[in-house]
Amino acid sequence: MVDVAILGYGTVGSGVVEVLTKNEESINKKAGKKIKIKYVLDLKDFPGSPIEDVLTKDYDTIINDPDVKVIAEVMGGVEPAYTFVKKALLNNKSVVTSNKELVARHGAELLKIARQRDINFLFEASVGGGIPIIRPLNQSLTADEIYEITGILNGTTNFILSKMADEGLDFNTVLKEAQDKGYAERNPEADVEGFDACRKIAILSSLAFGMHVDFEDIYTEGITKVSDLDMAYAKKLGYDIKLLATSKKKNDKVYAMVAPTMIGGEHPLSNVNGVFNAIFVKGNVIGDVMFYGKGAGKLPTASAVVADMVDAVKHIKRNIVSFWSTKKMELMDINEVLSRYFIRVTPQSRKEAHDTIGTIFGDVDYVKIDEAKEEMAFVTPEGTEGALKDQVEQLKAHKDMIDVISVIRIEK
Ligand SMILES: NC(=O)C1=CN([C@@H]2O[C@H](COP(=O)(O)OP(=O)(O)OC[C@H]3O[C@@H](n4cnc5c(N)ncnc54)[C@H](OP(=O)(O)O)[C@@H]3O)[C@@H](O)[C@H]2O)C=CC1
Ligand SMILES: N[C@@H](CC=O)C(=O)O
Ligand code: NA
Repeated sequence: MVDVAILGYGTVGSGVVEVLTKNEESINKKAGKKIKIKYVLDLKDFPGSPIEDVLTKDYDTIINDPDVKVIAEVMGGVEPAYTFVKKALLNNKSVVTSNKELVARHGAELLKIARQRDINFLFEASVGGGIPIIRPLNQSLTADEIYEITGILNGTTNFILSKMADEGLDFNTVLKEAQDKGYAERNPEADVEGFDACRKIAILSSLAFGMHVDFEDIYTEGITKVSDLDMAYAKKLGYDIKLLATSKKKNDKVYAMVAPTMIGGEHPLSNVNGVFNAIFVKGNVIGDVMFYGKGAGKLPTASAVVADMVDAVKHIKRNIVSFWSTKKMELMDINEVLSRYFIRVTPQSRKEAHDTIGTIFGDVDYVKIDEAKEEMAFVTPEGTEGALKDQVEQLKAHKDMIDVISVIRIEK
């Protein structure tokens, strides 16, 4: 038998207890030992809940119990999660976590401590919820040199964008629904401003490229400026708008970014809707592979946490190696990356604006929708991010323009 503890009894923590209870028999068989929940740590009381008898508010009780071999951290936030997790590892207890904030910031260090002590720090649930992606990168794709990872990595924003596009619902109504379903972060700004997807692509890039990719170096835009009219234009152009997180290796340099992006029906991520996430990986030997499933929510996320607990139980006193050095990777300047932009403007006069747009961008393709007769909208030719940004600034400052309403990238 192995005693385990769970830190946090919220959406994911209660899911972990539910999964361990529901599938107890098969989980124990797969782990090779009976997994017993000895403690659940939370700040609140849960009278009448299944964990009443094992609930504690004192972390020291857990850390000082030599029988506890595996701890699942599902509280969220950097502190006190970091202090608790580090203490656990230093006390030779393996840790599994769903906390991407913690992993993106301290993953390399915590993996190193686990490696030095022959225990494990596992974090499958931190990216793509229940979708296996960390383990494939660490174990199944080790024969490959990875040169691209592109994903829809945030369930909340994909849920919002899908509902806005398909049902015409407004942003705040759908965000509220995502919160009610337990998909959103405690502070949903992390979802809608792209920070969560940014941390996740930083984790995947660090594992794929073996060096520490600092999430703070990644260019990040969220979905708060995407409107129903942008969606209507996208539809007219034959595109969907998705929050893509991408990292690509070009000539030995890596660039990474998170941004709402128009993608066509032929793109492998175009049919990923609702709370589903998907991660598309290109390797130099395997070619293209894609991972798909529910990226958020109580049970899908708990599925990954529990699978990590089983792995940790199967590998007591044996480290499963992860290739993520503490050495920081310098990312390529995204201004060098090629893009095409979709741009909407309110012109002073259409005729003059037409000439101005041509002078600044060259040959653009105009697009019109009935709902926005006063505007002009167009797709630019391909250019570097740096050049396109300069051109947008020129447009904004030009006397023929009242306003530049939207700028959205189009995936090549
Ligand atoms: N929800 C999801 O779909 C997914 C979540 N995650 C990640 O999993 C983690 C947990 O998320 P989720 O379950 O949704 O969050 P919740 O807020 O629902 O749950 C967190 C729980 O931990 C408790 N807690 C917070 N701080 C402490 C502390 N210092 N000591 C003891 N208990 C504490 C909270 O108590 P209180 O409420 O009183 O503060 C709460 O009960 C986060 O890192 C999140 O990003 C990852 C993938 C998917
Ligand atoms: N808030 C996150 C939860 C999972 O990581 C999301 O919506 O994807
Ligand atoms: Na996962």
